[in-house]
Amino acid sequence: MTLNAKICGLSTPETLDTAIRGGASHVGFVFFAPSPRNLSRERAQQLAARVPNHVTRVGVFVDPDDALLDSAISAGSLQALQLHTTSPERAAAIRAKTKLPVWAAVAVKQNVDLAAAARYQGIADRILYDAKTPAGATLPGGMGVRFDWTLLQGFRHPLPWALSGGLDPVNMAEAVRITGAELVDVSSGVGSSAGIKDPGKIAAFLKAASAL
Ligand SMILES: O=C(O)c1ccccc1NCC(=O)[C@H](O)[C@H](O)COP(=O)(O)O
Repeated sequence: MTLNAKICGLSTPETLDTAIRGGASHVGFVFFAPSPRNLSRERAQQLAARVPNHVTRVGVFVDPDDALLDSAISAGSLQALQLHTTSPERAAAIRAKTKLPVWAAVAVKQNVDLAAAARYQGIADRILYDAKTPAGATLPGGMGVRFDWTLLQGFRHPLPWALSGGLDPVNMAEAVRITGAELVDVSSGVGSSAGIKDPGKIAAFLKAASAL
């Protein structure tokens, strides 16, 4: 099996280059103002120009409006849209308008949460199973929270999918063994403090992924 890896929340040329050199299949750029990883148009343009064609640029959004999408897609030369807290109806409209693949983030804490994935069938191109962040948290993702991976065992996935939420260079192999994920996504687990990524941890995560 080839395990693909997305490094999310990249915001500097150095950490982006580390992800690309390490073999990331996808890189994630955050467009959500309250996030410490939020990118300006200028920074998104600067980063996007460094990404080779074989690495997919994914924009990360929280129920975005059209103006934000238009601006971010052009600045970040985005090739896929990861949508958090976005209804299936809105996700369908975004996909129809942008013609870009849509990843629907499904926030998971307990078994019943998985049912949300089916609501994106025929709408999203991929489900991103992510951990539900605590009530009142400012961000719906990128907080290093993990969920019980055994919930995905035996689950009939309605769409291609990726595993996210609290992964790091050490626990990722176990998460893959338990869930059978073929694409993993990480942000906090390769960071050193809020908004700052650690090149050493990015390299370690990607090395661990390439060993599986
Ligand atoms: O990173 C953010 O600031 C962010 C803000 C709003 C929505 C999503 C966000 N990040 C998504 C991710 O970084 C990951 O796709 C995912 O949530 C896993 O993050 P982590 O648990 O920190 O590895």
